[in-house]
Amino acid sequence: MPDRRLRTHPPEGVEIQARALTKRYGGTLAVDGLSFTARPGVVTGFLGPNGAGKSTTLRMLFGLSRPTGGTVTIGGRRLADLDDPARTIGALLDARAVHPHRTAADHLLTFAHAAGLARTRVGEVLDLVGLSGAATRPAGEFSLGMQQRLGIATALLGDPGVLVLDEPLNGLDPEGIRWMRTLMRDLAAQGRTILFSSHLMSELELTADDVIVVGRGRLIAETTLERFVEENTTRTVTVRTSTPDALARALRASGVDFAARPDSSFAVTGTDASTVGKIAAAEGIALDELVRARESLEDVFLRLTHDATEYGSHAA
Ligand SMILES: Nc1ncnc2c1ncn2[C@@H]1O[C@H](COP(=O)(O)OP(=O)(O)OP(=O)(O)O)[C@@H](O)[C@H]1O
Repeated sequence: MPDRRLRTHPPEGVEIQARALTKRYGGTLAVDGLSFTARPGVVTGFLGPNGAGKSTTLRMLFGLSRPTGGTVTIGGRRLADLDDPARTIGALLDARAVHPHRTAADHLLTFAHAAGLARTRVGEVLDLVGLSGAATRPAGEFSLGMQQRLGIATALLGDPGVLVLDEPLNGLDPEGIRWMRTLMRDLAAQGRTILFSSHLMSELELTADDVIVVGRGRLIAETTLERFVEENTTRTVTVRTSTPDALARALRASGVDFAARPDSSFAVTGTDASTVGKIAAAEGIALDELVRARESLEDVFLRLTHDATEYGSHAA
């Protein structure tokens, strides 16, 4: 059920588009010809290891850093050209960027005033992020999780159709992570565009519909999470027997790819469990274990971004 503190008819989300976006810091290409689109109505995860260029990309989106080349736009327009930026796009870039002695309510009032928004929004967004009880406490006393909630409240002040969150799950406890995930999904379900960055694949798995994966400032993948998993994870069959030499001979003779593991099991790739079982049965080999597994997304991500790092260092 939609949350009544958000509008019943929230503003339409619009696309965030990066086109050949590039940022050079001296000899470092922090963002290297990056192009992607984040769509309305879905949660898009912006994923890359530390130093991949995520924050730099988001800073360029908000006009906090000037691109060396290319563009990044919101609904086809640069942030500076938006008629009503606070009602179009909200940001959580650095949750710790609060005045430590200012109360949460005052912090929000300052933003609401600067953006020409109604004071009543302050109470609404505090309520929405579960901080009503801490409204009069100085933000400097807040835990990281509370600071993240205050940051989200700030981003939601203008009830924007586009929300961009830099590492929103960082430092949150499991309850906070669940809350943030649900909020992102609810906001996307209302038709908003939600783009959030993370350096952990595991954070995307339960949250994102679409993924934009970057390494060394370059695009590695831009697809749905489902397709990303389907196209990039390899299926492995683990097989164990008390006669490993015989099984190794049988597998080799059948031409399947396999590797011996230190625990004396075999990891077979490129075929299914039933085929492995039949190969063993044909040779009369008794199996102690036959398990199908998928490579974890975290492993896929590390492999893909490692390759990008290697490529980057060769190209440099
Ligand atoms: N102001 C700056 N001056 C010089 N180099 C910078 C600056 N900001 C970022 N960089 C460099 O640009 C690259 C990309 O950094 P960026 O912070 O955008 O990555 P990130 O993907 O957000 O990583 P993290 O997850 O660590 O925040 C890094 O090599 C970083 O050292």
